[in-house]
Amino acid sequence: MTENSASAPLLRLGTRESPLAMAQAIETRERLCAAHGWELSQVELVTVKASGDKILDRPLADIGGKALWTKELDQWLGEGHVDACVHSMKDVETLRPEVFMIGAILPRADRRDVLVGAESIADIAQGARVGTSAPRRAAQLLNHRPDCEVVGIRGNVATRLAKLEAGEADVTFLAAAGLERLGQSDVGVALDEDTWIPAAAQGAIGIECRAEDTRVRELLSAIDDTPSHAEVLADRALLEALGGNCHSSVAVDSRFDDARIHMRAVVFSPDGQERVEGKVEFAAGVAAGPQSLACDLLGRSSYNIRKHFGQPA
Ligand SMILES: NCc1[nH]cc(CCC(=O)O)c1CC(=O)O
Repeated sequence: MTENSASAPLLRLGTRESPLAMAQAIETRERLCAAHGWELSQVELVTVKASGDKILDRPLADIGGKALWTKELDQWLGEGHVDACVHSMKDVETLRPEVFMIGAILPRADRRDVLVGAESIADIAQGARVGTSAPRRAAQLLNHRPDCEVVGIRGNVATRLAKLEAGEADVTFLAAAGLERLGQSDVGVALDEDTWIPAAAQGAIGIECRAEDTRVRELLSAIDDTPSHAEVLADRALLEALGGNCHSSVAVDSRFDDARIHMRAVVFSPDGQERVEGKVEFAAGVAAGPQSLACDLLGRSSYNIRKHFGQPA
């Protein structure tokens, strides 16, 4: 083999350039190379700056939502500058362009939130300032601890920890998966999923490609993890059925077991005062499961997440 052919990329992977996004892209590259017997140099990582990383002074929900994480990468994928894009599935909007598809979901990491700055929710000091810009984390915290004050903090994991250190907030939440991927698993205390429910698809890395690109679809299918993929699709089906967006305070935990999904979900009002919880079990891939749970939750909550944001109820 000539040097030239060894270094020609077999796949160009688009990624955001934050340290966490890079760690996820590197993991994806390693899995692809292991599955196909490639050299690392044969997968090219192409970094793209996302609007979500540029605008840090306002909550994501106010400036365009989750689309700001994928807008630039979508353009690169659509135009063929990259073959696939690596995403934290938690950050990917529920409705995606039809020309794209999720080619693979990697084995899911720890889906829990980590609390930083206190040993448990009960141990948070009275009236503490809780730094988060995520509606779900804010509402869930206020539901347990209405005495706390929520202050918005944004930025990547390191920035958020620095802001906490600098006293901008007393406690904060981070995803265990993100800390793990950055080699910072020693930070904070993971919150038990029985009492503190994660975000849809938290801890899942997804790789999107063009639906028509059979070569890339085939390559990605080798690194797809069936249980993780089924859980992510289930979580996303619930969000879609709820009509939620990044303003929504929805927590959901789907567990794949023997081709079935056991799903538990909670809808909070933004102030955390209302908490409506439900469960459903269904054969993985059957949309009626998440749809019936969504109807049940919407029917029991006085706070209608769709009506509130001016979308058709
Ligand atoms: N909100 C940003 C974001 N998107 C994905 C992760 C972590 C990784 C994951 O959940 O897969 C994080 C950081 C965090 O919430 O602490």
